[in-house]
Amino acid sequence: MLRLGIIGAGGIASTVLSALSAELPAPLRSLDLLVRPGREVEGEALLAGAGGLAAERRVHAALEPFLAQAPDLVLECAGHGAVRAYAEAVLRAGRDLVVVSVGALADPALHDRLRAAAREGGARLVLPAGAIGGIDVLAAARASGLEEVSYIGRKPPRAWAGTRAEGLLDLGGLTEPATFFEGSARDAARDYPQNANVAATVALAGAGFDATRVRLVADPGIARNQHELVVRSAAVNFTIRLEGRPSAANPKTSLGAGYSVAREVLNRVAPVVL
Ligand SMILES: NC(=O)C1=CN([C@@H]2O[C@H](COP(=O)(O)OP(=O)(O)OC[C@H]3O[C@@H](n4cnc5c(N)ncnc54)[C@H](O)[C@@H]3O)[C@@H](O)[C@H]2O)C=CC1
Ligand SMILES: O=C([O-])CC(=O)C(=O)O
Repeated sequence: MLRLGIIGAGGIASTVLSALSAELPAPLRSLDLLVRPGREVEGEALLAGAGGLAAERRVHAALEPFLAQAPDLVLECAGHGAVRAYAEAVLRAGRDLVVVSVGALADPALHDRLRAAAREGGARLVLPAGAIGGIDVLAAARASGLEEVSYIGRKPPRAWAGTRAEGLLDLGGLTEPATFFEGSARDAARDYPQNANVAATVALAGAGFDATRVRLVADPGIARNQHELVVRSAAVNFTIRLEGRPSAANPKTSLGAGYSVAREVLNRVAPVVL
């Protein structure tokens, strides 16, 4: 029986809990949420709907009491700031950590600190595929030699509201698709922290942050978030395109991201891992 900890109580955390409610073969031993101070009500609301998942459920607004519950697995579902604030301490405490805000690792100093903390804490840092697919093929093909890895993220204009794209485009007045970013996965992940985490995942699985090419597009003609990955390698070439329904709670986020995080939990308890 798993003791599960979740950081954040927004769209992804909510999808994770509903996926686990549907799929977990047995209840959790305990479920602890870490929220920002002052946001306890958000956490309580999320837990209220998760009665069947765990009899023991608690909301915390500080890391220490959260870690004192000794979670077997912690899921970061909160954003780059939460990775910077908590990930190192979680790993040093020996707690396995799934980080969904993968773009935070575009900062090489933070990435190095987390690798060291995982090693020293005897814990694992797990990076889920999130909203993208094909990560398994890309990561496997890396050993054969990669020739090209590129990612295109296309989302409806409202998904780019509140980001740098707002200063580059008239998001409300677009009548056709507009590319507003072309560059490295490192710059994409840093400049679009709520929208380009998958670019970081692609980079880490494949050619690295600087050699992975990224294009970001606001497209008024689509209703779903589109993710296109193009890979050419000595072993295998592929192109994959996903159309993700946006999360009801957060149009920047594709619903599939939360299901991918839930899968990391299910694989911890399943007798067969897939
Ligand atoms: N890898 C992937 O495919 C994807 C990754 N993401 C990442 O996941 C993050 C969360 O996405 P959503 O759930 O859709 O966002 P959301 O905005 O719906 O929820 C974020 C939650 O985290 C909480 N939070 C923020 N900072 C916190 C902190 N320091 N400590 C504790 N709680 C904190 C907020 O109060 C809120 O409850 C995004 O910001 C992004 O970094 C999002 C989409 C896809
Ligand atoms: O959920 C998505 O569509 C992808 C996303 O926001 C991200 O990569 O940060």
